[in-house]
Order: sequence, then C-alpha cells, then structure tokens
Amino acid sequence: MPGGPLQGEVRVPGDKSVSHRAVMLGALAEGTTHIHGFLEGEDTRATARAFERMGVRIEAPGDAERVVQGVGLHGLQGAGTIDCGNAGTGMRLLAGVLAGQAFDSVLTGDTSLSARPMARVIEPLQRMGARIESSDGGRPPLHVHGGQALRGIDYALPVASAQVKSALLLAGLYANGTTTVREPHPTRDYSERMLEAFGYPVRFEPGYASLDGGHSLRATEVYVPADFSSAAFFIVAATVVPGSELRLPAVGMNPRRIGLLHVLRAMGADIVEHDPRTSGGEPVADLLVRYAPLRGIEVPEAWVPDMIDEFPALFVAAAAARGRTVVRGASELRVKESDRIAAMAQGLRALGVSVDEAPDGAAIEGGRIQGGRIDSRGDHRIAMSFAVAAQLADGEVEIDDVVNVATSFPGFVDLAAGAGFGLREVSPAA
Ligand SMILES: O=C(O)C1=C[C@@H](OP(=O)(O)O)[C@@H](O)[C@H](O)C1
Ligand SMILES: C=C(OP(=O)(O)O)C(=O)O
Repeated sequence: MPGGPLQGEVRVPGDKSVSHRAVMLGALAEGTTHIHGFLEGEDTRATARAFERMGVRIEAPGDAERVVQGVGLHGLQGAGTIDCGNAGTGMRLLAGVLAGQAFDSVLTGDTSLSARPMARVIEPLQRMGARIESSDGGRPPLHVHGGQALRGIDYALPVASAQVKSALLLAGLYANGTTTVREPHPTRDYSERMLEAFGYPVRFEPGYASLDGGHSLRATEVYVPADFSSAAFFIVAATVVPGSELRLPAVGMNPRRIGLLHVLRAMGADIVEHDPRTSGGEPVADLLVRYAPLRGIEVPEAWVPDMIDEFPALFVAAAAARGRTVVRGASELRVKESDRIAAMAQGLRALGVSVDEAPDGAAIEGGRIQGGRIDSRGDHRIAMSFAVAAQLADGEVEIDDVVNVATSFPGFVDLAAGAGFGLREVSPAA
C-alpha cells in the first residue's frame, strides 16, 4: 500500500513510563488520585490490573482516565501470581514495591519478558534485605518474599537504568534509613518528580536520587504528557518522506527523553518546537516536523540513555540518510523486548540496506530501501519502525508478529494511516 507525504496533526497517546508510575504511586498514596491521559496500552493496563488484584480500586471513568483509590504504603493485599505481560518497567518497578510488603508474590511475564535480565534489580534489592528468587540466572518468574526488614543502601548503578533506579527508590519507601542511587549517566527522572508531586521528600539531580523511608504519599492529580517515544515514529516518518509537514501537539519533552531530536537535527532534520510549556510538572511542546534530507553521523555515546527506546526509529532514519550512521555504547538494546540491534540489522538487510552489527551498536549505510518481509520478533518498537521504513520502500513491506504494538501504542495503525502512511493491518489468516 503506497503512502504519501505525512500531513496534518497527530495526537499520540500518553507516556508509558509516567502512566506506570502514576498507577503505582496512586495505589500507594493516601486518598484518591486522578490520572489524565493514562496510556491505554497493554503494558500499563497490566500494571493497573496488578494493583487491582492487590486490593486497589481503580476506576476508568473515560478513555485514558483513571481514578485510583489509594490504600497507603501498607494497605496492599497479597495476590499471589502477578502477570506483568510484556512490560520490563512493570516487572522491575513492582519488584521494588513488593520487596517491601508483608506478603509473598510471584511476578511473571510473556515469553519476551521471561527472557529479560532481572539480576540488575534482584542484586541491589537483596543488598537492601529483600528475599527474591529467580529462575535461570536472574530471569523471571521472580518469587518476592514478603516480611523482610529493608534497609537503605547507597548504590552506584553499573548500567544507566531508570527502571533499576526506580525499583530501588520504591523499595526505599519501605526501608529503614536512606536509599541513594547514583547513575553512570543520568536517566529519566519521572519517579523522583512524581514522588515529589505526591508529597514524598526526595532529593535528586541528574545522575543522583536519594530518599528516606517512613514518610507517606498524598494523592494528587497526574497529567500524563504524550509519549515522546511514540511521537518518534511520526517524527522520523515526516522527516524522511518527501513533502511531509506534520504537527504533533503537546509532546513530552523531558530532557532525558529527547536525545533523538538532537541526533536528527545533527543529521539535518527540520523539527521546530512551538509553545514550550509545563503540563503537570513536565515540559511539553507542539512539534512541527517537515521533510528534510538527512546525512549520516556518528551518534555521541553520551546521548544514548536519552534516546534508549528510539534507536529502532533512528536506524530507519539512518537507512534513509546519505552516508554512514554509527551507533556505539548501546549494548542495552540487546536486552529490550527483543535484541533490537539484531532485529533492526536483520530487518534492514531484508530491505536491501547494508548494516554492520557491533556488540554495542551498528553502522548503517543509507541508501535505497526495497520491499521485503520483516520479523518484528514480537517487539512493538521494531514493528512500528519498519512501518516507517515501508513508507520509503520501493516495494511492499510485510511486517510479521505485530500484536505487541498495543503494548505501548494502541491505535497506531489507524493514526498512521490517517496521517498518510500506506499501512494496513491484516489478520494472520488473511
Ligand atoms: O523507567 C522506565 O520507564 C523505562 C526505562 C528504560 O529502561 P531501562 O531502565 O532498562 O534503561 C526504557 O527503555 C523503558 O522503555 C522505560
Ligand atoms: C524497553 C521498553 O519497555 P519495557 O522495558 O518497559 O518493556 C520500551 O518500551 O521500549
């Protein structure tokens, strides 16, 4: 299905990271928390279900709205096995919360999540006094034993990870003394900002977060910004498809999320930020993206954590650029929902693009993109990235295994088709 230039306005759904945290802190707070702009994705719904199963009343008065009746830090009830679906964020943050409870829990996930490394949260949580068992060298399911007395630790993260930082801060709510997390590179600080918004004393600056156990959370109103990571597919598509001019209103512009903007601009992209403002304590802006020819660059390693989920989309921009784009220092991509370096390299090669894979990145030679068949490996971001690549391909691109797009971006196909993508969903039997 050939597409055309991307035109008009696209409103992408709420931020996944903020939505997970809003449900969690709302559940642990005293009082009623209203969440506006909640992501109706499978990942964040799994987190909401987990807390409902632990006795928290969560109402959905409208689309993307949630009303959470908080039970306080000590009001959760044991639910046995909790299925986190496809969500690394859900499982790792829940491990921190559950380590502080009086009851035992088991955290499970789908095939992709069951293969993801959890030792990165288990080890520091054990240092805090938690008892957690895993299978197969730190993989899910996680058996989190309750009734353990936690103590604060001062922990330097070996890898930059907002999920690990957040798990430790959440466990720190239940710990005796001070929990401090130091990062090798600053990562998204939504947990810190939101704890503060819920009235919990927390000290933080880029690369550092610290709190004392024993305080409480007060319910509040949460306004979730549009997810920059979802906007990224449209930003790249409008940049690479000639004749495009696309508006993306109220996109979350947290500085720890917008590394892709810096990289695309360095490649020659035309992306203008209008009306930068603050919404619910988060920076947002309306983006205007126009087609621009790109040239390959070497992506500075310092920008990697600020665009960790945007590499699949960047690889497509690189395939459309003139010259070579080099990514290094991004080995974390190998332990996401899929091995994203391998998945992108294999997929781009299937479309005739030359890619040199490295353990911690890849070099992509921009040029012609052909039609072909893509295995998305059940990874939402791989599937959506190839939907963008397909807009430039000179033949049909068929993308397999796409149901997980709904984990982070329900309605992607309709929204994309409405903006001008040549894209349609076919059932596996069709
Ligand atoms: O804290 C979060 O909400 C997230 C942190 C990142 O993971 P890591 O902490 O593993 O880098 C990111 O890839 C994920 O999509 C969401
Ligand atoms: C890595 C991601 O999410 P998670 O770790 O929550 O599965 C992602 O959304 O790209």
